[in-house]
Amino acid sequence: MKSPRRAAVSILRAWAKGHAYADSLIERHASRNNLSAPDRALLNAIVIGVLRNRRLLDHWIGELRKGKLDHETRDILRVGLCQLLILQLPDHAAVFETVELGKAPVRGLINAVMRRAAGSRSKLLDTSALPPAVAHSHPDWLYNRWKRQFGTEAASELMAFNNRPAPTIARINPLCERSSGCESGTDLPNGYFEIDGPIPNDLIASGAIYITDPATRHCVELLAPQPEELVLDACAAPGGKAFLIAAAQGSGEWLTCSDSNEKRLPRLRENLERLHITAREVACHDWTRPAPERWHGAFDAILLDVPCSNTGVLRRRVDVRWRLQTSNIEELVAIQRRILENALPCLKPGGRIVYSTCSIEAEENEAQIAAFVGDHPQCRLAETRQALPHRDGTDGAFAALLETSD
Ligand SMILES: C[S@@+](CC[C@H](N)C(=O)[O-])C[C@H]1O[C@@H](n2cnc3c(N)ncnc32)[C@H](O)[C@@H]1O
Repeated sequence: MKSPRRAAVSILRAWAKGHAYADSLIERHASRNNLSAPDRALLNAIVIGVLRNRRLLDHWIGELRKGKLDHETRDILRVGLCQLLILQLPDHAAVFETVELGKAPVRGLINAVMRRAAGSRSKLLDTSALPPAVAHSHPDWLYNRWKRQFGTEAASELMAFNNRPAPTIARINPLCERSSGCESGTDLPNGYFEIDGPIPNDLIASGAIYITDPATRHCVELLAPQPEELVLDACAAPGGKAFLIAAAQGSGEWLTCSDSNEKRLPRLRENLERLHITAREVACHDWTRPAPERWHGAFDAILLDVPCSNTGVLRRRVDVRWRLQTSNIEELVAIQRRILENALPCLKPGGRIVYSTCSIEAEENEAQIAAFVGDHPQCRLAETRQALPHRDGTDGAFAALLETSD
């Protein structure tokens, strides 16, 4: 059995080598090592803390030790400095436990760096003179892009926002009788409340609530699905918006859900079942290809919650900022466009599409929709909604309602 700190180093090594997401690595290592609840929480705090503050931690390491480091020693120092300077754990535990993580030849080095860090804590923690992308640990290309799009001050606010822990918010399920005891939070939209204690697993298991950020509601509010309207949720897994659509319609009986990823469909089906939703159909379909014949002209309303860069949810998906590249955004824009093209023939005459992302990049949002509408005179852009994390205090989201003529 590994200590949470040792498990954190293993996770960071695996994360750096592969393509696995931090969340799934944490889950896998916590179960494999049979960690207690407090150790699991510490593991989570260290891994998330290191990934969120990776660039700043490396800056501190550079200040505290000149010269090259092997990858494992660097990860051990990141884990150590994260405990000391980010999580503010007691010095003796952070130093001693971090030194123990190293093999004999590097223990002296780790000890020296950790002690130097403890001695110069207040100097290190004053990040006011650092470039904002270092102080807030984001890649330069993302910071520069946001400066162009939102301005310098807003770009810094956005990066600071991305490094603050996200609240856990639940949506009450009106389709479940057990939800009658749940009440909306005062500062949140109707139907949502914040969970600030232990996660109420019984309410989740019974389908009374679903954990989701209020920003996810915008696209479904724009879609405004009515009872008996046939609705397609084309990129539906794991089912958060399918739930909101069924809740709005009062039933899942008019809802078709699809997703291209076969591995995500079981989770979608489980979520729908737990949330007391029996969908009309759940199917595997890749919307970069033409739709099956049976769906042509079949739907009153279509939600396209397309795959995107996720730049609106970086506070929750802490590793995305280090994985994402400009070329990925270009590829995603092309995929999103193909999904739009292939979904359009599936509308009934006069039907509507809501295109939605959790990106805050203009190319994936406004520019994508302007280009699509420009090429399809039968579509009219009726309304857009955008949530910006630093402005609205929620996850970022974009939704555009496209109406077609009869
Ligand atoms: C943003 S997520 C959807 C989240 C979901 N709507 C919810 O609220 O829980 C995007 C989804 O699109 C799926 N996807 C990616 N490419 C697709 C494609 N070409 N056709 C259909 N689905 C696709 C992914 O597997 C993923 O489940």
